[in-house]
Amino acid sequence: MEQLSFFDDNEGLRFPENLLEFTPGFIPGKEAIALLDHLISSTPWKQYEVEMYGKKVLTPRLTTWFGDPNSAYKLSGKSFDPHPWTNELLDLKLRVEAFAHEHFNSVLLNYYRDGNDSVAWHADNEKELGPRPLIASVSLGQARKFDFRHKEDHKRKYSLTLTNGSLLIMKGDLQHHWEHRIAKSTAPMRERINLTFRIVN
Ligand SMILES: O=C(O)CCC(=O)C(=O)O
Ligand SMILES: [Fe+2]
Repeated sequence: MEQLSFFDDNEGLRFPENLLEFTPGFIPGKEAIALLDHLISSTPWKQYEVEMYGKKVLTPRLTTWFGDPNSAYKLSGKSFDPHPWTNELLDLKLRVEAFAHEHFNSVLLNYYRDGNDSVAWHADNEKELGPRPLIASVSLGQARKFDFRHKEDHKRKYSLTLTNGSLLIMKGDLQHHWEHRIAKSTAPMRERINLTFRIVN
């Protein structure tokens, strides 16, 4: 397994290696696609509504939580009760835990159906995740560009491509100083699922 602990963008900016750890091929390609297909068809997907500038809009992707019964997640005053772990997700959780040397009590699944699906700039800094959360992100299917920008200086940008079967660990002060997104794409894009393993208190 090739492991990269720092990255260079086009301008030679080095992303701090104590914040990100990227492992392409964490799950072998064929297995990752089989898991993608399984999750697409067997997951109780939901499209949530969020309020933006006083208007209710549907999030441009499908989402589900799985986790321990005590890991309910609160977002904008709403509480999301997780679905109980399935065998496939428990198996993946164990593999990620062994690699990350961390235990997780929940996983958020995002399903990007095509290039119109996206996630807007944000940091995963809800207080339930703790001050310096370690988040382990597994990507299945279509490779998508993952962008970072520094919160105080939006010109400081960095991108990496989250490939099929890759694992990205986000840690340290990353969520304090950087935001991330998956932008929409005008190029044709196939299905992608991202799973972020988290500790929710
Ligand atoms: O899809 C991804 O790779 C990232 C998803 C994400 O940032 C999130 O769910 O907080
Ligand atoms: Fe995020």
